[in-house]
Amino acid sequence: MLAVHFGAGNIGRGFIGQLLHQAGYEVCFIDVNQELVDEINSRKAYSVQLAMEGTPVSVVEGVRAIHGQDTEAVAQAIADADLVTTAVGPNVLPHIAPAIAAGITRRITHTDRPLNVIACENMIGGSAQLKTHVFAQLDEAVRAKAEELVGFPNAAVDRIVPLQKHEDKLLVTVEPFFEWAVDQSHIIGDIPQIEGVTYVNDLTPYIERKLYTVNTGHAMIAYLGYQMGYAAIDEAIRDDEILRATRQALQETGALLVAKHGFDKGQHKEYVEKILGRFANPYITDQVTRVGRSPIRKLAPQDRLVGPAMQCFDHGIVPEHLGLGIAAALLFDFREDPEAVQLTEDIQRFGLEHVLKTYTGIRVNHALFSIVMNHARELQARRKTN
Ligand SMILES: NC(=O)C1=CN([C@@H]2O[C@H](COP(=O)(O)OP(=O)(O)OC[C@H]3O[C@@H](n4cnc5c(N)ncnc54)[C@H](O)[C@@H]3O)[C@@H](O)[C@H]2O)C=CC1
Ligand SMILES: O=P(O)(O)OC[C@H]1O[C@](O)(CO)[C@@H](O)[C@@H]1O
Repeated sequence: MLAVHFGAGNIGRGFIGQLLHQAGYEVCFIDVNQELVDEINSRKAYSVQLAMEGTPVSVVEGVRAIHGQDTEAVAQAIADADLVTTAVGPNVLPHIAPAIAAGITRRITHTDRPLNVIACENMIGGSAQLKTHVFAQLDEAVRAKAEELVGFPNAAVDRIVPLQKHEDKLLVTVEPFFEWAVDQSHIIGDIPQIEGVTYVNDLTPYIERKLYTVNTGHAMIAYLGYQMGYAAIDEAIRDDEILRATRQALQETGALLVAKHGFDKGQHKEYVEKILGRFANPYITDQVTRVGRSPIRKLAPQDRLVGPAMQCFDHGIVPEHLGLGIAAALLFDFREDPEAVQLTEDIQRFGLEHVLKTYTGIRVNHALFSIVMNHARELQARRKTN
């Protein structure tokens, strides 16, 4: 069995690649980092270390890699594959679509064997979005056949894998916890048997619970931590003010999730506390600038902050603390993050109100708009006095 996985980065090697290998797949990574591709091909194996006492290590063997620009080889790998997965980042999905389309076209001309393509990105509807990009590249005749033979089931993935540098370039340290839920209703053909994957018929509650708890909580700590001068997540979470605000934001998203999806209140509280414990893992050093990366993507209307905040109003919840998180995200001015640089320049040129409206889609007369603006002004004043 062959699995082609786009993105041999942290989550690619440390989570998806590892589970696919353990499920018996030969894993072929596609990446645009030549050094990474060469290292994988010369060693054909890498190690995954758990961030916990004793730091146990497991080895993922029998792997290979292809450079993403070698379109011929990538298309052939997809034509031969039993499964395709991705962990490249939401903004990169349009860029890998042509190679996937070429692979599907080649495959479909000589086999009717079904294929599933699973985007493992932090976003709602990742595989569906990838399908749109891929199908836009297909000829009409291929498109009709691909509709029957190629599934794009959405997925929710959860495992914290921080930015890291080791002497061994392929070694990846990951937290012990992981969760990978896949929408079974959009699989075509046999269900891939992968230990650790939970197949569900309705992914929405899973992806929203994960995105609006793990990623919302993480974003709160990252953006507030950045405003208050902390470098790492575990330092920031030890600040009572940040922990309190994050907990309160997660009470807001929790109330929303319970109202919307019928989660048990007590169990959801336990889920939140477990996640806060994961953020504080002393074996992981995760930079606030990594967790806060790409603030424009994270401020988008459907994403982890604005998405739940807007929905809160439909359930009579006032998202005061989510508003604080949105304000802190707007003011994330980390110079090495291109999206943060753009936000900062836009704020200087057009003003905060314009930027808030443009990137979040929140209307000026919406209650959330003034909540965010009040917090943003307070944060700006606080930074001036510090
Ligand atoms: N790191 C984490 O803890 C988690 C990350 N995710 C998601 O997984 C995705 C990847 O995140 P990370 O692994 O942290 O990032 P990463 O930066 O470590 O890995 C991304 C990899 O994709 C490669 N890449 C970029 N453009 C490419 C292209 N056109 N073709 C092929 N490969 C390309 C990069 O060279 C890099 O090796 C993101 O969507 C992230 O939100 C999801 C859950 C956990
Ligand atoms: O990967 P993104 O979407 O940039 O966001 C970072 C977030 O993703 C994770 O890397 C994994 O869920 C979290 O650590 C963090 O909340």
